[in-house]
Amino acid sequence: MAFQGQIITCKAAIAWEPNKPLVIQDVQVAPPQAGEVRIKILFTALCHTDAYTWSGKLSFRSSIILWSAIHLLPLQDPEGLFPCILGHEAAGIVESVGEGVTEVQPGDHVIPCYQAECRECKFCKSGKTNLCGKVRAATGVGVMMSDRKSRFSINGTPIYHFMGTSTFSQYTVVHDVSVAKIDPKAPLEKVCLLGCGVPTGSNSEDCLIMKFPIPSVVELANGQGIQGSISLGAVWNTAKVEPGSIVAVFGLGTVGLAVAEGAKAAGASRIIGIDIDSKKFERGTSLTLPYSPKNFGVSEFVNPKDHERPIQQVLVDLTDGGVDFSFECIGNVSVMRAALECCHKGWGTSVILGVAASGQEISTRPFQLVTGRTWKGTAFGGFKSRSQVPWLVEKYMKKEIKVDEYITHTLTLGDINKAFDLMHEGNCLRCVLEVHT
Ligand SMILES: NC(=O)c1ccc[n+]([C@@H]2O[C@H](COP(=O)([O-])OP(=O)(O)OC[C@H]3O[C@@H](n4cnc5c(N)ncnc54)[C@H](O)[C@@H]3O)[C@@H](O)[C@H]2O)c1
Ligand SMILES: N[C@@H](CCC(=O)N[C@@H](CSCO)C(=O)NCC(=O)O)C(=O)O
Ligand SMILES: [Zn+2]
Ligand SMILES: [Zn+2]
Repeated sequence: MAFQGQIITCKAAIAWEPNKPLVIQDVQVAPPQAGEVRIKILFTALCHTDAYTWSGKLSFRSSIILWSAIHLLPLQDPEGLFPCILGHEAAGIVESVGEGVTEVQPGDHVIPCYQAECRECKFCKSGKTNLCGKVRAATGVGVMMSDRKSRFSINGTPIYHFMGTSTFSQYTVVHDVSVAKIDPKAPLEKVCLLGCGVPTGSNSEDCLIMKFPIPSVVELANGQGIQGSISLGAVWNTAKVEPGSIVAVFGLGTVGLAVAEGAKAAGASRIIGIDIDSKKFERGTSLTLPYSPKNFGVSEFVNPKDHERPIQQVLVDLTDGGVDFSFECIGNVSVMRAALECCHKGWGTSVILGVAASGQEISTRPFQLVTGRTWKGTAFGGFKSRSQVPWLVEKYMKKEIKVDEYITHTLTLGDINKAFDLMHEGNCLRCVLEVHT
């Protein structure tokens, strides 16, 4: 290959500081070291987690102890280090591989996976989770595992990686355990979405829970959870949306619609979509919003703004005591509470998918759990990335899962700031960027 073993200089979108426009500029991308893969990224979508980290969203904790200790403590995504290259929902072609890489070679079509799968670590071997421990410590602090350094630099200044993927760049370097090799016939401009949002929602009924340790939102998003039970209950469990279930989906973005799609496939009898943006309900009646939530299986809509009572009470009344399953697909801790409390006494299960601002915490009356509701979370929908992303691509190719329907906009890498604006306007599900133009 032309660049093998050499530094590549290419365009990338650099996040120099939180909430400041990304800058498209030349970046030097070092060759992959042992166990690493350099990928030519062809298409990348934006996910709300990129927007969350980029925003540097602060949450102000003000407990009495903290107040007296440090007055106000601003907290942003602890894994959001700047300057960095964001992006984690993409597809591309392997450009070169480092020593010891056997499972992919130059020319392979791949999807970078922010959730690795090494098949050797305690997590991978447990059979209980899709989380992998092999490179997580490095990907959480923006570096590569082997030398704890970045492969990106600009005139000698290191630029951090993000989520082990950094796909807002024409070339990126990732760990080999973070690369899913896919069918070369798959359209990369579509299947890039299988790197995050769609799988996260569509398999969310199939995630694992653990009784303790306890309930920060990050821990829940990391696949752990808390469970209270009127019987002893299993410590480890797998939730299933059974045929006939009543399901509530909070937030009708890509993740929420993918949950609806998954719930419909599982045979749910009612799928209630809850969103504060009424445009979401009207999708399908306007040219810019061609797909209605109904296409994804949503059978009823509730806008909390139309009700004076708390939304959980509205839903309990609508469903003769509560829903069987609820899914929080927003990242709002108050909604997480409502999503739990709208579940049916005795058996209702609520799953957290949304990523809340750092430092925020969830709360509810313990009685909600004592009386048989279950609270859990999921990362990447419980999918094992290297094993199951290729399988998801096959399912897409066989038209068994939707992907195209989530793409509302297509732009180029140079338009990335506009793409972030679109995300916040509410008309956009996924915007796919062409990276080499
Ligand atoms: N756990 C994971 O593995 C994982 C993966 C991908 C994304 N996420 C997270 O999932 C969340 C959803 O992602 P998305 O891309 O679908 O986002 P999105 O912004 O497209 O969708 C969120 C929806 O929630 C609605 N909403 C906002 N506040 C609301 C409220 N108070 N009540 C009801 N509806 C409200 C918005 O109108 C919007 O339609 C984000 O927090 C994202 O970071 C998690
Ligand atoms: N960095 C954040 C946590 C973010 C988080 O929970 N990320 C989700 C994926 S969001 C994808 O759009 C996740 O999968 N977490 C599990 C993991 O990262 O291993 C923070 O620290 O607050
Ligand atoms: Zn994502
Ligand atoms: Zn592993």
